[in-house]
Amino acid sequence: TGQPVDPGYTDYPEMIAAADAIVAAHPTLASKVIIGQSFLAKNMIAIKISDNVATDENEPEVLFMANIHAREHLTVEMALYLATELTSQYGTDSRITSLVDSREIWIIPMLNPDGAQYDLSGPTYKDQRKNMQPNGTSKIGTDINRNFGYKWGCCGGSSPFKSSDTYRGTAAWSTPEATVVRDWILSRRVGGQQQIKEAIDIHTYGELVMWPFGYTFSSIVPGMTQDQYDTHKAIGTEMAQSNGYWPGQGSGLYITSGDTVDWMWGDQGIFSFTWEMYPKSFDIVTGFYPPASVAPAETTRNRDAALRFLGWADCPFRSIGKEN
Ligand SMILES: CC(C)C[C@H](NS(N)(=O)=O)C(=O)O
Ligand SMILES: [Ca+2]
Ligand SMILES: [Ca+2]
Ligand SMILES: [Zn+2]
Repeated sequence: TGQPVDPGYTDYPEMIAAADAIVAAHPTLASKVIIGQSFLAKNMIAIKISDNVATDENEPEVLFMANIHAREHLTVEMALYLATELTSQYGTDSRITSLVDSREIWIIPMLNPDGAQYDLSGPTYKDQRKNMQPNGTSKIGTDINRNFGYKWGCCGGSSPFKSSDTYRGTAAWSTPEATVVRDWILSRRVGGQQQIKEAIDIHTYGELVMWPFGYTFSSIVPGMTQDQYDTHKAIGTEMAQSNGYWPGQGSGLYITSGDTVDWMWGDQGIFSFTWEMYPKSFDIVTGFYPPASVAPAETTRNRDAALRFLGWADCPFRSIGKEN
């Protein structure tokens, strides 16, 4: 896009250093887990936050993931803000203390480290969305958010064309990054039960809170009962009321297939949401590249929504007055 790269955004080495600093400052509350490697062999990490963090306790688990799309750099700041706030405010803020004591919170700050580094590598941004797997065209990469295996390639929700920004890959799971996330989420199954109860996949931009399914305009389909849909809608709407985003089913924006939330809900039963952060969708001038100086305002804007989200993790159906 020709815009100069803002050094205020966190790149891959800075993200690793930030994670290490959080763990060093709060060794009983935070730990760093290497969940796998990207196409270019960068370690992909998750920060675990909980009391007795070295022990896998029987507490509901919640996942926040960011930067699956390389150019969406504000999402890395959001992820690191959450990790910092949930550890630094422990023992001070009673709401945070009780949530960290009763949940195991996982934060993956950079799902597409290769793409992010490429986008930040020159004097100007590269407008890179996809990962860095060569595909024979000048538009390198596969869209990791079209490469998951739930209804992969279905319904016009992704592109078969390699140069497309929504290129779905040669097959489901053809990207190392999607496979790493899948295998790590599957590793959170204990005794046949998925321990992760809720997840948010953080994107920019548009100021939206969205829930499954993305592959269809229909709300109630096999894999989504009325209660399950109503629960997604209740939690999504509450978050939107808190941060001023617009709530809706993912397909309301456009049809997407093979994305993270359809797989996390459809395959693993994790109540899953997409956040599209600042700016609003019509602000195409700022678009994917607002100045990094908006990060403090646009990350703290989501503090309450994140805490409300964490509050439902023991029983999401409580949000519609029902039990699990
Ligand atoms: C998560 C879906 C519903 C929207 C997302 N929009 S983005 N962040 O790529 O512009 C996307 O196209 O993957
Ligand atoms: Ca714990
Ligand atoms: Ca656990
Ligand atoms: Zn995105």
